[in-house]
Amino acid sequence: MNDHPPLRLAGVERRYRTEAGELPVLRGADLTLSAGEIVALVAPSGTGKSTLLHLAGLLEKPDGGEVHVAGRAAGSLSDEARTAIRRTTIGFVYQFHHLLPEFTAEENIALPQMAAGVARGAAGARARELLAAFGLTGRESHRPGKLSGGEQQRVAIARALANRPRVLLADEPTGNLDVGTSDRVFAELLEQVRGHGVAALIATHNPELARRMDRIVTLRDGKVAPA
Ligand SMILES: Nc1ncnc2c1ncn2[C@@H]1O[C@H](COP(=O)(O)OP(=O)(O)OP(=O)(O)O)[C@@H](O)[C@H]1O
Repeated sequence: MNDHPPLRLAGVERRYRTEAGELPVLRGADLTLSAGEIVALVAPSGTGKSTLLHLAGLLEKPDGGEVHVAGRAAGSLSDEARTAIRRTTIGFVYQFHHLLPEFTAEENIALPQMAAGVARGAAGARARELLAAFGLTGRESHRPGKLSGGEQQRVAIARALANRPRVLLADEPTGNLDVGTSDRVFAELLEQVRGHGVAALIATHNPELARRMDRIVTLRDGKVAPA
């Protein structure tokens, strides 16, 4: 732990080269997330939400500005150091769970821990603990194909929290679920994130879900603005 904000974007720029020329998507985006703060990112389609999440998660590099994760400026880090931060400090949840189909629910949650150096036994124990917290006791040895959509997404959220990240990034985490299931899974996500003091940035098109978070931001002219 340190006193730096878990996530800080400072003047972040990103442009894509397209056949029609350069498309500036982010043009000096600033955003700071405090520990335990849950921020909704609500903006029209195509304005750069996924781009912002990818940059915040060190999956892509900005064309300008800097991404700081727990006080470390990502731009000056080696690829190995960026990967290590991605594994241990940041958790991701995608709209479609992206679980590994050939592994069980428990293994899907244990594997990222083992990649971060946790021994198999301890990783399995934590996976079972997280599955229990998400009401999935008894589903440990099911493969994703044998789980419902809501259950798969719960496993994906548990996996994102497995390495006790300081930052959780989520792109429409319940966007593919029916309204009732989305509501329940989202409530569980918030409970877990709040309970562990994780800072979260969650993109959603759903204003109801956004209202349940601490703060709502949007993207305007390539910058982060209050909603
Ligand atoms: N790799 C890429 N190459 C070229 N253009 C891209 C690339 N990725 C995204 N874009 C463009 O950048 C803009 C922002 O895309 P992004 O996916 O970040 O938007 P979004 O707000 O997440 O949209 P949605 O809500 O529909 O998911 C869009 O116009 C998109 O077409």
